[in-house]
Amino acid sequence: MGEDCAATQLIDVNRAFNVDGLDRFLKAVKLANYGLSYAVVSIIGPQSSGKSTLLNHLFGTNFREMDAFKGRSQTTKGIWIAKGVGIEPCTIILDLEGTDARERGEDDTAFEKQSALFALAISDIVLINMWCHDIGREHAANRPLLKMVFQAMMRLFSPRKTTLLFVIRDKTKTPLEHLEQVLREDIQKIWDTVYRPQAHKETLLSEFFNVEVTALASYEEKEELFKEQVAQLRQRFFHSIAPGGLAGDRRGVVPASGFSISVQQIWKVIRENKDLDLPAHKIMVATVRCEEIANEKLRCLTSDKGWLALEASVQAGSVSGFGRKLDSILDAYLSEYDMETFYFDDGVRTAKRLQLESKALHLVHPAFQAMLGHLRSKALDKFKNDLERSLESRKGFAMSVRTCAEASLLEFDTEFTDVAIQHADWNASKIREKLCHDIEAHAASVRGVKLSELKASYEKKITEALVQPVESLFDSAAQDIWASIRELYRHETENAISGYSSSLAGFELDQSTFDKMMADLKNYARGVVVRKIREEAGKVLIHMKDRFSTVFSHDKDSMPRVWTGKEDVRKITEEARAVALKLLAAMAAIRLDDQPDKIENILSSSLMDGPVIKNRTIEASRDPLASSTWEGVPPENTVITPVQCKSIWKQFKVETEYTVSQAISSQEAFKHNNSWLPPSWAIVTIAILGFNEFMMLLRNPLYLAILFILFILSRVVWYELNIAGEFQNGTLSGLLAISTRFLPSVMNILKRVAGEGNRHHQAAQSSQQSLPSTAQTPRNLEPEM
Ligand SMILES: Nc1nc2c(ncn2[C@@H]2O[C@H](COP(=O)(O)OP(=O)(O)OP(=O)(O)O)[C@@H](O)[C@H]2O)c(=O)[nH]1
Repeated sequence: MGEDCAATQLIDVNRAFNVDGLDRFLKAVKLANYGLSYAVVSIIGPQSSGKSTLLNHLFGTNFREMDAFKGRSQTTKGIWIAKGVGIEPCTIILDLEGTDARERGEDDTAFEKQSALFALAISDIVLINMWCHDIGREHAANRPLLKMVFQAMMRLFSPRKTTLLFVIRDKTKTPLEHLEQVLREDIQKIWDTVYRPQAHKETLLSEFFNVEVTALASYEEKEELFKEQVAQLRQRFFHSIAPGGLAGDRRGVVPASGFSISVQQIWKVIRENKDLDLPAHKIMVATVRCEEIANEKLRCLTSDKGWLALEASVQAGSVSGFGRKLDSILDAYLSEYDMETFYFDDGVRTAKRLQLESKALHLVHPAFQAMLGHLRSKALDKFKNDLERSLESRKGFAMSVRTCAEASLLEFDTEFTDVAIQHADWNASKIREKLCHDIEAHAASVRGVKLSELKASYEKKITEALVQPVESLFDSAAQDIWASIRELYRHETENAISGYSSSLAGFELDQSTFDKMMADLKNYARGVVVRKIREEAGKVLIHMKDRFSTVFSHDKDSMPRVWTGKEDVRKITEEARAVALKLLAAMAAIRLDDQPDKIENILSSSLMDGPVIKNRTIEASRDPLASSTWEGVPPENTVITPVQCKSIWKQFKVETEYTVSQAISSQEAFKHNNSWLPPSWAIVTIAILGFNEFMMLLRNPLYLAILFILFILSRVVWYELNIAGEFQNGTLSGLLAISTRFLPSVMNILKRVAGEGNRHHQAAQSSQQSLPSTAQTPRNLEPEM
């Protein structure tokens, strides 16, 4: 027939199950491909009753047959398995060791029972081989055999309905109908005498067995007829599992892929002499096989090239169509699982499918998470870029954050649909929450930076607006410095607050934060003023001296004062000191709050009225400046303490005394320089002692003329040499300058006098010729002088 039956020993004489042999057999006959479309046929019967011979002729197998010339002895040992050749559907044949074997004796009875139970448990059709002459005989070999079969059937929990095909060998001339009737009666008798559990006391034989009877001629005596009858019988095995076919109800059938585990487990249970619960067994087989198949699919998925490539791509970056690709891979393996477990128990296969799906999802979940991570990063980057652009276009911060966040989350949601898989209801809520948190954190960070920049900008503006003006106010001689400072502070602060408030509008800050920021800026502005005042207060002595110097050295028209002796130095000094004291009082405390104080009065009364000298005898405790606080001025507003004022004033006076003394000296020097007359006593002495000489000059006009000429000359020289000017630079330098210029100047005067004389002479001559002469007066010389 060209097809190999692949006969293999399934269970050896030691009752060991040949697992490897069975697997090889199943692979050889490709049983796994048949699903439920296969049948199992086994044969039991007395030893050497021609069982192997019948199977070989019936199914084209090659089970060992006893050599007819060696006599009847045991040939088949244990249980053998083969595939029926040329039979549709695939039919598995089991050849069992013969019963009632003389070689084994009574001890082997147990194996007979076990093998019979095994055959009943796994077979759709059980051939019961029996000699024709044993029918109706009280002590025939088939009686204990049948009893054993029925008892075994009782041990099958919820047994399947099995076809028992009685094959009567060496048929005699007795008609088959008669043989069958006798056989059926025998079977019924045996069934009635078999012990049955209470649940099956009333159960009919037909509920457990589908009994069929056939008879064959003797193979040894009528071989041709035997073969002809076997060929007819073979036809009954075609499509045996179809409805109405020879096979039983097939309730216990397991899918072909579970055949191996099924028969192994059944044999194990039988060997352990336990009752065989076929439904539970089916579940067990389904469980084992579905799990095996699921594990196999998971293993294949783990090493699937498509999956590995997808996983690697996801690690490197975002993958387009991730969900679709992953679904496709999972679908492929789950579909294979569904196909391979199709014939197993629905409950089991569904449960195992869920497990497979769960494990597969567990395997791919990290990749899914990685994809969500990419989406999260991408959406966050988009938010950052969008926000930056939005802020560059000067849109409101809060509005920009809202718009950009919505756009980013929308992109995340949209792209998530590309990542989501149908096999799991994985959602991105947690990652989305994290994304929202990221967005909020970034927005908060940018808001912090922007607010800091804004704050710094307004602080800078307010600093520029206050520092220089406050400094100049202290330099100026304003009447009320603090009124000016307060006005400046109020005006600039209001300006800054207004601008700051407008700039903050876009941030949509809550009221308390907004109020705090406004208050902070106000405090900053106040701090700027306070710091500047404290800085200026550090230089208060310089300022006071400058102010003193300004007032002392300039008159009311701000012209530099020339000490001519007419000025009241004392009064001017007091005025200048009063101005310096006023400045000291101004710098002594911060007066931004416009609270009145008595600092200026205290300083004025304590320092200007000379208390240092007057109160030397008064106790220190009564000195209003012997304190570190000003009355009515809080410590934080105190810049220069009373005791510091006292010390500064003392130093100020010391350092300005020189200026006053210089002024007094200048006055005296001026007076001295502008006094031409000798002292009165000298004039009286000269008048008394020089009376005679004076009278002589008056009596002689020549002397008087000479004196007059000398006086004129000395006046000319005086102005020519600018003697008064030269001596203003000092006596020594005046003498030196005059000594070097005296002779050239005198020569110059003489030359000019001579030149004038010539011109007058020439003019007189020409006028005598043309015009009446005009007298030249000496007054013409005066402008030259
Ligand atoms: N009388 C008679 N002998 C047969 C028939 N068929 C086979 N034999 C002979 O019976 C002997 C045993 O044949 P097997 O086929 O080996 O019998 P078996 O039942 O498989 O033997 P075991 O497996 O050892 O129990 C052989 O010598 C066969 O020639 C038959 O129809 N009638």
